[in-house]
Amino acid sequence: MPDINTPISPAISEVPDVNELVLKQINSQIANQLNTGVLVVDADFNIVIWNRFLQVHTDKIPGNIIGQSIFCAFPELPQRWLSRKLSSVLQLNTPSFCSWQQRHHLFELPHTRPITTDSEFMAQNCTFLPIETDDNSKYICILIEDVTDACHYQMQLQKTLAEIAQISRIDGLTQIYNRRHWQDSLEQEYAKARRHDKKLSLIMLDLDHFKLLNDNYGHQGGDMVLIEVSALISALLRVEDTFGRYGGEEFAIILPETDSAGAIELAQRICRIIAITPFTYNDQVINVTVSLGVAQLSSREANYEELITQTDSALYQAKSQGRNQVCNATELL
Ligand SMILES: Nc1nc2c(ncn2[C@@H]2O[C@H](COP(=O)(O)OP(=O)(O)OP(=O)(O)O)[C@@H](O)[C@H]2O)c(=O)[nH]1
Repeated sequence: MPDINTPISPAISEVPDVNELVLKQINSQIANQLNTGVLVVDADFNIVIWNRFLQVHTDKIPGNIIGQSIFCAFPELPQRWLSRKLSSVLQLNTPSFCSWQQRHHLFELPHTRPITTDSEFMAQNCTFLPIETDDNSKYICILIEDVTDACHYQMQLQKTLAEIAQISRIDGLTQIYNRRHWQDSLEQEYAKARRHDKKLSLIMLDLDHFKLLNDNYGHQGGDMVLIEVSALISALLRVEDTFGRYGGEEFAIILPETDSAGAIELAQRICRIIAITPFTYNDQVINVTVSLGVAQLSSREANYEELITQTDSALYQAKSQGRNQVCNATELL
């Protein structure tokens, strides 16, 4: 592959039988049949050539364009940025490139696609080529490539990947975070709390006698309770808190910059509100209670898993002490 900067030998003009006029016609026909915009400006940025592709994609009258400043003919162009770009191509005598990812488009050309895209204009890759003629006159050729389809499909792909990433973090039933994402978040919060010497607390909670609830109201009744309990708890949390479904009827909350007193207060509020909230399923009122364990990060835990173990032990204690209550891990020491 020849280097882009290697001078091109004037192969056509070397053929002695081909006169200048014929060459001009060949060049002009090639330019006009290209499915790419070709615009040539002189060193003062006045337009000297534009091809059919551009004529077709704009509503400008050809006769009015030639000789005009590129910035008058296309007022939408970013003048400061493009002037600098063109000047550097002239001065350095090297090509330059601007992809649609850098700037979606330079020229406001409608894209004429039946597909719905984010922009009404054609996405463009623009290449700026320095040209020097035998009389040392300098020009710049701007090639405008229509990349609307590539741009559209890449944006769609990015959107889909973001949706998949979001779905992979969410529990399908309750629409709160799933265990994997919750645990990843805890790992990060643990590292932050250790590095910046900040407080960090956890609450783990489990619905009481949930097996009985399933037996009495059916699995769908149980599912409804899980959904409503999740929504109720979500409404009691701060945006910085991370609430996830840890297992079947077990939930967990990460409370950054919160000590055990704050975590216990929140846990008691959750316990109280769930106990007094009547849930209804198929016209039947279902009363639910939860048991909660609380632990604050201390110097004892060597990793985040140990903080989970502490909190889970406190939850187990709350269960064994009679359920519908909060137990603090420090009480177990
Ligand atoms: N409806 C429903 N039930 C579930 C789901 N996941 C787990 N369960 C049920 O939750 C019940 C949990 O039962 P256990 O672990 O014995 O606990 P429990 O009956 O709540 O008793 P304690 O925790 O000791 O108060 C089991 O019957 C599971 O089948 C779910 O997604 N939907």
